[in-house]
Amino acid sequence: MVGDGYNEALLHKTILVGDSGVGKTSLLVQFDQGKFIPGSFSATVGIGFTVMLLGDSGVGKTCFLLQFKDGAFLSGTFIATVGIDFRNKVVAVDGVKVKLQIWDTAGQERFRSVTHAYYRDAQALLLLYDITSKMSFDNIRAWLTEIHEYAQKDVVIMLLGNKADVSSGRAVRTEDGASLAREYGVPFMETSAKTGMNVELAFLAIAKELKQRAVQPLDEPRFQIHEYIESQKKKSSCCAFS
Ligand SMILES: Nc1nc2c(ncn2[C@@H]2O[C@H](COP(=O)(O)OP(=O)(O)OP(=O)(O)O)[C@@H](O)[C@H]2O)c(=O)[nH]1
Repeated sequence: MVGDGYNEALLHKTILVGDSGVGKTSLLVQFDQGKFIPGSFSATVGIGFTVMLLGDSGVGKTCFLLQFKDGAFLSGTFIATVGIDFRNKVVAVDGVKVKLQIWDTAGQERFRSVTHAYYRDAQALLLLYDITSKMSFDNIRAWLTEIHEYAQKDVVIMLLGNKADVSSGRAVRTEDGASLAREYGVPFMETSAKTGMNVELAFLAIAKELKQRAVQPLDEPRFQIHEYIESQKKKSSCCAFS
């Protein structure tokens, strides 16, 4: 987590270079997680991709990232993110490794100018609302306007209705999320950072799409992110809302 006195100049970029198989990814994983992951070697695609988590404060962005990264849920008192924070994760996609650097942004309005500066570096954006908060859903249009203003034109966007584990207190119907996503032509699913529902799938779909864009073999059919998500996603069991 970066404090209030956050300064972009303090962020350094280090690039690992060297022949395939010398251990660049293992070095990064050792630095990031303090462990060595043995096993069969698979090559890395590209230089890695940046994914940003966006959405109102409290929708569950930090929990969503921690669930993906560590398989754990942070329950209890809510501590709002200050500025921006990031985690690395390497995912295996069709026999190759794809590195994701995931930026967790602060949803609070007062940090908006900090996060705007990072939009242009993101190849993918996960835009979250909270299915128990109508306001967080209503604000999605404003988030999309902001995205169109600051992000790259070809950025991959995915809409996620988080906290789908909550059985009472639902304020946004699944169909309303799906219909907003259709209107903007973006893939959609409901997720739960608490149970892990669809969390891995969201990142995996993004990784597959980004990998496909980086290396598109001519003889392979194009990866269809909408179809992939529709075929893989788990539906929440609770959706009774009238
Ligand atoms: N039931 C349930 N609670 C969740 C879920 N995800 C997050 N929460 C809770 O929602 C609150 C906010 O979660 P955070 O992940 O900190 O929210 P955030 O979007 O990162 O908020 P900012 O950092 O302010 O932008 C916490 O109390 C979490 O425990 C979920 O999937 N289900």
